[in-house]
Amino acid sequence: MAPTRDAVLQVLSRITLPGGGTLTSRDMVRALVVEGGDIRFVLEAPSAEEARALEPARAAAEAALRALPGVARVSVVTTAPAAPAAKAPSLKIGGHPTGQPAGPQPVRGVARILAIASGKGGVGKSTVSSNLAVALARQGRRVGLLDADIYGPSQPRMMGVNQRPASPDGKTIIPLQAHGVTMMSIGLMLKEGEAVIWRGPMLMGALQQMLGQVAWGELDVLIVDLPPGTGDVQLTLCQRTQLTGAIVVSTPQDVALLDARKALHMFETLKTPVLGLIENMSSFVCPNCGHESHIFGHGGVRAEAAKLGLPFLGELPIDLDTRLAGDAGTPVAAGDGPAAAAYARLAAGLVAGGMA
Ligand SMILES: Nc1ncnc2c1ncn2[C@@H]1O[C@H](COP(=O)(O)OP(=O)(O)OP(=O)(O)O)[C@@H](O)[C@H]1O
Repeated sequence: MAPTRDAVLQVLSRITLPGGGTLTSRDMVRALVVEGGDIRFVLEAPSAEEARALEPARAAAEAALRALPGVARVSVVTTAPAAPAAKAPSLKIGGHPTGQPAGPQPVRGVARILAIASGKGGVGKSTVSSNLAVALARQGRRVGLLDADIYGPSQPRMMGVNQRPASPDGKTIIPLQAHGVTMMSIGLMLKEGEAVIWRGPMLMGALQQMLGQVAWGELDVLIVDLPPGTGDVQLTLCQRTQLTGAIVVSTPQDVALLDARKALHMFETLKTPVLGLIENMSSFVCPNCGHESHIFGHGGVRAEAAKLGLPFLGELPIDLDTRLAGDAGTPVAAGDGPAAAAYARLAAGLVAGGMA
């Protein structure tokens, strides 16, 4: 029988690190995927030096996981933030990223950039990003959507696109159009099922290309769907790109809020304004009897926003149509139901606040 995610985490919680703590207690495991007998994850070290020191722990983790019953393959990759002088490689498509500019830079033609973040994976950050993009486009805004979730790009599926973007001159990348939104994803440059195992400098190069070499055109707002957590992509984006601000998505339960606080702390450290918090999977209304239940609790994100003095932007229910629409490639916000109305309200609030 294949191992469960919990069994994998339990093994990782026993792997000790130089300087004390374990892989899990020091929060180093990223992008953990447990699929059948296949286990993949990334170990994120704070520096290249610490990444090297992690090698024995990485090897021990690999060996311990391989020893679990039902495990066929284990792939563990260590990453560290880029050294400042590191040269960013070119993606296969397009030209070469230019040198690293000093401070945060604007993106040509783009009036506002919103980063959609979450502390924890699976809280619906990509769902919120695509639906918000579509809802804003329906309100007449010129909207771009950049899927920067390098470890698990899901926007091609959610927006229903799968063509590889063209690059007629080998430098400029032509983005795709879907549901009124101009979009680009790292996932469109990879073969299906191909895992992205990139180190810091490569991530920086890919992000730089997607922001600088994609022909976004004139946009009122570019929505950037970040990977979960607080890693290289977030750091690079905040330090190199002039962001209007970040929006943090969380589910209401305590464990998700705990991680959301880490993301908020990161933005504070990086001096990126947090424009507000969104509660996803807030409530569930039974389609048969109309009874409302709060599967992950309710109101936790609103309370957290109030505590931190941050705007609460809105709550989105758990809704089967939202998931089905995302899986089918037409975001629910493109339709007419209650979820579409909730996204329309969210979008209108951002437009009214000058954020989109
Ligand atoms: N409000 C909702 N109601 C029902 N299903 C939802 C809702 N929000 C998200 N989902 C579903 O939950 C799953 C995870 O959502 P999503 O991929 O958007 O999360 P994420 O935070 O971007 O995850 P990650 O970044 O870890 O990939 C998807 O199958 C999505 O369709």
